[in-house]
Amino acid sequence: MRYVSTRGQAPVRDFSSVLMAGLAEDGGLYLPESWPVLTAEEWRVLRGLPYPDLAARIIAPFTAGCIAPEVLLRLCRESYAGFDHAAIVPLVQVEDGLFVQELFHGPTLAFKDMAMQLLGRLFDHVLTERDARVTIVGATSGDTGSAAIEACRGRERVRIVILHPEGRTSDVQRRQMTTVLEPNVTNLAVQGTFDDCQDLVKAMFADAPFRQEMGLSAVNSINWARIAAQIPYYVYAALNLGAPDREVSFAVPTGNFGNILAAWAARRMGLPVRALCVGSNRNDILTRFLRDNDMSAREVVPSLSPSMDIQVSSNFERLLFELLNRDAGACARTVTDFRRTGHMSVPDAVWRQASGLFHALALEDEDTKTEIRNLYRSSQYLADPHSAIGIAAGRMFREPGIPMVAMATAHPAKFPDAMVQAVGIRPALPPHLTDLFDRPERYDVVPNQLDTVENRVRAAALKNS
Ligand SMILES: Cc1ncc(COP(=O)(O)O)c(C=O)c1O
Ligand SMILES: N[C@@H](CCOP(=O)(O)O)C(=O)O
Repeated sequence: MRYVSTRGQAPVRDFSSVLMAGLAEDGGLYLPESWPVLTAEEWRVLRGLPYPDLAARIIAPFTAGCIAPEVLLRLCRESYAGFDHAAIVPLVQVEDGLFVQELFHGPTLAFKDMAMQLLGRLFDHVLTERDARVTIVGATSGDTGSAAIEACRGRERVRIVILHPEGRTSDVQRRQMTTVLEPNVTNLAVQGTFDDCQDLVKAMFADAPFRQEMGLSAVNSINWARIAAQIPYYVYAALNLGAPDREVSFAVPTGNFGNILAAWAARRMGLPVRALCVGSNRNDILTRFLRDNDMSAREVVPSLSPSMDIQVSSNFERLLFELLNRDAGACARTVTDFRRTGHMSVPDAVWRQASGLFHALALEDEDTKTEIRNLYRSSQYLADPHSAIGIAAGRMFREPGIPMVAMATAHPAKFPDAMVQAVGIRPALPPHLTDLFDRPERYDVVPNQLDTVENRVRAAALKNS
């Protein structure tokens, strides 16, 4: 499998090189040159496979030519061995026709572990083959950071530097990152928003000499491997609910558009997915776009679902590229203009396609709390604020006879203050995290300035060279 950039000016690459590159040199995002498509019979034979084996089968076409199938299977089995639920991604029915798929049974209690546990192992595998090292730089609004750190801590060939927006994650999220003291891990709290952190990461990639000097790579969903590793749980849910002989819909709490893009990719691969529903918080740029063709970036506003406090959704570029019939020039112009003007203008036909493909619902914090409360009263299901937004979107757009699966993206114990406000319950952290608040933290606060951050990354790399 080969990969092309959404902006058309970067080299075409294979999977391992895309994994290492993270972001394409032209600022674009990598996508497969062509989509693997499965027939109904090919979907059917996947029914009943244990999750790690299913994941290996779904991911294999994307790694073809680089990772041997038996190696991929071993890495998938190792990745999910430590999850605390036998099904790995269990489905729970909460209402008639409405299911929740729990993606938070990994070590850091968020859906990011689903991809990140595999990415850490893939990095190790490819770096060992190449006898090389990388410096991973990542931006987090709370969950990517801890999942990436957990997946990379102590890995000899990897140094990882994570930028989080100072004071804008939950305390549990911050401590999950900053209490990891392995020397290959560096945490920087940026005086800014998640969008600022993400811009700093992209600016480091755009600084060609720095990128080269550091051997930069990415663990955010700008890295295609993240998206590939998020496709299998949609397949698992759909097959368990009757696919390919029945359509299934998905509702996904959305920020950087990576998770729902994986659902779209599953559909592109021939999985019978009917509706795709975006749930946003008050940072509702995607909802405004899908409803009113208004993609204008506003200031990021803190909410009860901090991991979705995002205005510039990186992965939208991948969808745009597809909707523009892979016209890389048009895609590059549209995205560059958006970054310059703060407003994205897309042809009417493209917007109609997008709004036909995706439903969208945005919830204010009060409505999110109400959703958490009502769900707990009616179904005794305790959803974290992100998952609750997805569930509300799923309920709004479900159709008779079509199962709707809402993605539960984080464990409620990650957001205790929000849970207390909503239902008066402070969910307990699992045993491996009960002493989280007794552990020493290590992180530095830095201004939102590229040269300062680059110097810190350089120092981290030198320390671990
Ligand atoms: C708990 C949680 N829910 C939802 C999201 C949004 O997912 P995405 O950025 O893939 O749209 C995130 C962050 O990515 C998250 O951490
Ligand atoms: N919500 C994310 C933001 C980064 O998203 P990613 O999927 O691109 O890594 C977070 O929790 O950090």
